[in-house]
Amino acid sequence: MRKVVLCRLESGLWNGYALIATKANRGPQYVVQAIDREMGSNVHTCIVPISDYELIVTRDPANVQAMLATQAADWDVGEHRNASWRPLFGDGVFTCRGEAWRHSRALVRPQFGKDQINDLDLIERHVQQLFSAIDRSFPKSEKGWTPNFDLQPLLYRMTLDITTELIYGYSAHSQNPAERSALPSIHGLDEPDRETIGTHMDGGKAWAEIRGALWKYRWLLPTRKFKEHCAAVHKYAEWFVQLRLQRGDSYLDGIQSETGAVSRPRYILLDELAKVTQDPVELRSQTLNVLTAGRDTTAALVAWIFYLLARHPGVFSKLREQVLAVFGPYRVPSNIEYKELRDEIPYMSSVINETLRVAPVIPLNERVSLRDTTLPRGGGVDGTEPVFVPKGQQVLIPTYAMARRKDIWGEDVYRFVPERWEGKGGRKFGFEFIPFGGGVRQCLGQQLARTEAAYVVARILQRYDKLENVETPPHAPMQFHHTIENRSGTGTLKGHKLLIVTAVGAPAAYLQKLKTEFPDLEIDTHILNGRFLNKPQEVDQVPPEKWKDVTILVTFNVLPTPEQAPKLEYVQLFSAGVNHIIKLPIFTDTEISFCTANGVHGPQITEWIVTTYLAFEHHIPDYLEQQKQQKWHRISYDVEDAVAKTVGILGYGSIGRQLARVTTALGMKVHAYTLHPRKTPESKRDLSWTPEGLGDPEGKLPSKWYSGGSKEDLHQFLASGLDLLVIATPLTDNTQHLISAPEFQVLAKQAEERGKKTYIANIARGPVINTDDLIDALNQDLIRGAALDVTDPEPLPDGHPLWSTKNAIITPHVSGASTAYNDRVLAILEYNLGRLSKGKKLTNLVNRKEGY
Ligand code: HEM
Repeated sequence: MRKVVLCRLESGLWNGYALIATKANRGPQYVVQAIDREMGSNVHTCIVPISDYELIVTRDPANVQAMLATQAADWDVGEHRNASWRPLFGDGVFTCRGEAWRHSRALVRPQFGKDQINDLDLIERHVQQLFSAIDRSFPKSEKGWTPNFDLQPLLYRMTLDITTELIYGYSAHSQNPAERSALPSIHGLDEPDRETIGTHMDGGKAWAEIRGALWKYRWLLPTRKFKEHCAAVHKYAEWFVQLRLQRGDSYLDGIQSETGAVSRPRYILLDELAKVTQDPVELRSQTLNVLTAGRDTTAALVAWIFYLLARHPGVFSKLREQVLAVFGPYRVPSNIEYKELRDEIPYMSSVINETLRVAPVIPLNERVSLRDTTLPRGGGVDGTEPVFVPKGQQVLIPTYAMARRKDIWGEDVYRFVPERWEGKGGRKFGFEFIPFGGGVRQCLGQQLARTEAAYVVARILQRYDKLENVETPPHAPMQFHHTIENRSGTGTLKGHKLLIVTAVGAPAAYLQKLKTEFPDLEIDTHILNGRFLNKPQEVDQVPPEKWKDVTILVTFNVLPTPEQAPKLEYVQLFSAGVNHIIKLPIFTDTEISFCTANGVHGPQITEWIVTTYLAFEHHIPDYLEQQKQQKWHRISYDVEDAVAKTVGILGYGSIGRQLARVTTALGMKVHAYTLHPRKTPESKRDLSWTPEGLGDPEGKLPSKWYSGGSKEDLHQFLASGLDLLVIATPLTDNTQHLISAPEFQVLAKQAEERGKKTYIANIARGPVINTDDLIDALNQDLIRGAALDVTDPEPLPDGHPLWSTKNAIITPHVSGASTAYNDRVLAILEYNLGRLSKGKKLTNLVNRKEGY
């Protein structure tokens, strides 16, 4: 045997495997880039030094075939697979090595040969739950489109439900807890927690992955959380195992009652395994091994299929045509048969294969040599000679990188082309395409995964005509986690805990929607004692343990100290203003992101302004007076309607922009006034939250835009011919008495020139207008009238002259009231959770420097 030195990749670009693991969103791509850039695209096997050891990386199918199949006796999976996963799933077919693995495989494999495993009735029931979850959380608009949503988290729930039912007979029903029926009781054991099993599996896997990546240094990691997840996952499986052991052959009886009508004997993995072994630990571990191998992988595959279909409408249409030609349009019950699904939609297999090539769900695999051995290629001057491999050598098999070799796949290797798999001349499977592994440890669930994926895809294509990619930019690079899932969608809120502290709580449907959208997010609510506006000191109403792990808080003004909520990252306020919190330590002494409810007031305040303005023009207050006296008298035909009038909006924020939309619809022109000039399209944009389809997000509605901080600037705006002047600016030192006698004079002068007076509405704060000057202006007819929702002083005391000033409409600071208020704040929260999960900047963020 000759010892051949391999090409060494020592660039700072790639410092080894641990680094791949930490480049979580592009690890698999990184392997390709690092080899291509550093060594050349014709080098397929190299050695990478990593701290105190060396790793061989090979994307050569001949070497892969040797390790997995022809020389499999010399190789096994690395010790660290078992070491990192064992605490969570125990010893089983996926985690074990050597003799223990051979025993496990012999035990489990026969179960996968059975046809019943492809149980389409079972899959269909959970697909129906998927559709219900979509309909519930993302109802269609009048045009027939659902709102934008991320399908991937829903698919993870669906496969959890399918796989738990297939393995234990009882589904976790994570898609719809209402489907859960009562479980039989087992003496001494609590019921399994079907609500949290998904979270514990995800949490445990995340820790196990980090442990695997850090391998030798895994002892540095804290263990408390990991242990909690492991214990919860074990407890879940143990319950079913105990039930099976206690009930023996009648295990299935109870299960049939849970799933409803089941016409033929059900296949359940646990039940089958228990016919071979009665060891409770073995049954727990083997079933958990299959649960983890089968759940996320299949969900990730279906998610990738839709990721690619959304970006390739031609493929979508072609596949849909074939599905409809064979099975017809969507109907319930489903008419899809297993044999037809397998044999009569050839394009389905092509799409699945090509998806697995472009996005191999498990993009990296590994092996370790059990003795001194060889790899057939990679040595010598041109890399074609065998390579000596000493015992204990770790080898990385980058499945993803093999599927990126132009010399194997052709120039279009980076394109998604299902046609390459079609027909007799299409590609055949070899060791360059090993999404399900190969050789002795080849995936046992391949057939099941393909059937499940094909069935779900066919049902979705039957039900939906079209799919739209809404990712921005539309051709954003793929985000590929180093183990399985697509990271391009909504992202995750794993590790986050949301606490909603209000006097009214949040609607159950809303909470369910959040859970569907962000399955990893832990959600808690605390209802305060009945009043809408609670005081900050009422923080003590919330038990201290509730604050401990909170990372996201929704509140009006009940806020913890930084010590009470040390993990807090984002606070969503129910108010648009922040004056009530800016002196609290949680605001001053931390970097927590505070977001306001800016944008929730626009619709109702606009309605108030338009209502009072039109009521005044149409003499409604006078007619209401007359009605009280039962008097039929036409006060005047002198009604000026709104068409071609001009509204001046002092402060063009979210309220002003909605007002602009509505008054434009009435036929009015809009003049906007802002402190800072808005000359470019970017500066005109409103970046704060706006209810969908409302407001003027692009700032396109004003026909004229005025700005500046001086009196001259303001007067120029006031002299621009305003029929209605709306005060919508915050109260600051600079805006106190902004509208006083000189401003009324400007308006009056304009009125003389135009022959038309101005009507004023104030929905901002009373002190922005000088009240005495306003009374004079009204009494002297300098303006037509005023609608005031805010006054100075406020509340307006009995006997104050403003009450009886002519042409004034006064309401007690109520224009912001709306039954939709809370729903809008919760919509902001949902929007921001989406942004947070993707690492994007939150909207309505309080500017700490400016204090608003
Ligand atoms: C798209 C879906 C799936 C993919 C891409 C996939 C991929 C893989 C791969 C690459 C391996 C080999 C690991 C290695 O070489 O060390 C494997 C093993 C395995 N898979 Fe899958 N799998 C999928 C679905 C499933 C399903 C649905 C099940 C069962 C319900 C399953 C059960 C297993 C088991 C038990 C093993 C361990 C085999 C052994 O080590 O002997 N897989 N899978």
